[in-house]
Amino acid sequence: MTEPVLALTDVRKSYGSNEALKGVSLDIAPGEIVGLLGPNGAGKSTLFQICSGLFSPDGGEVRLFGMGYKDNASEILKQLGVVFQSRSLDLDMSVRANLKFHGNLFGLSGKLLNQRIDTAAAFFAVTELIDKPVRTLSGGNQRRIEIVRATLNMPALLLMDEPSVGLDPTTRKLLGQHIRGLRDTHQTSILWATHLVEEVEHADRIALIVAGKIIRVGTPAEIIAAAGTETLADAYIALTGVKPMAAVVE
Ligand SMILES: Nc1ncnc2c1ncn2[C@@H]1O[C@H](COP(=O)(O)OP(=O)(O)OP(=O)(O)O)[C@@H](O)[C@H]1O
Repeated sequence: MTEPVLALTDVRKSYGSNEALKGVSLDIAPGEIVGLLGPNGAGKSTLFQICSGLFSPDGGEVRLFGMGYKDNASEILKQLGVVFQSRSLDLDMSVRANLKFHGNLFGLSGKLLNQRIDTAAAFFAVTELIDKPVRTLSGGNQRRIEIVRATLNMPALLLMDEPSVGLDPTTRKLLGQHIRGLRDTHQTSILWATHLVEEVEHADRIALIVAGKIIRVGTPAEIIAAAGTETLADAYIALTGVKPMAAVVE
């Protein structure tokens, strides 16, 4: 069997007496797109931060590419792309300077780095913004740059926490195309955390997380069949007891 790129086993995390993760287990295979779907406060960001190495779990095991953060953090980070929920660009630097700085951290430079920046910027229609300070960009455009940045190193695993926040419908579509393109060309695996059902309808598998527990994992068709409903949105209501959020169209 192919080794999973991400293997979580019984991962636990509490904030004081609040058990945010109550024993989460999940594997992601190479080239697989997995949607981590759950309502606000379910534990998605906590799990995401543990997967990206920002903090350690209280219990359980987290392995990426067969390695643990304790002994192999730099090896893991080289192969990882991360889109955080909160903004993380340097506001005073230009878009290109932000992207170059990030690329350099991954050992990219010169022509190859410039090519990757220009190709991704053209794809997300931000070419004309490339020399502007990030501070002058709209929130949605800053988000586009964060997505470009996270994929410059052609990661083996891309972790995205609510990546479409602030994106207009056209750019949401581009985001879907971009990650499927990465999967097809580089066998990138993707973990996409969201509370929006429509964003995970085309995922290979969905992990439903509620109150710190993954209550079901399966293909969208399997989730619908398990709930005995017609649509994924209805399956989400039936299985979680939570009404789904609709995407805000800007
Ligand atoms: N830094 C923190 N300190 C204390 N409690 C926290 C902290 N971060 C998260 N929590 C709590 O942990 C639980 C899980 O929160 P988390 O942010 O992981 O959920 P989420 O699914 O990402 O939610 P959202 O969709 O609203 O971002 C919640 O009860 C939240 O209040």
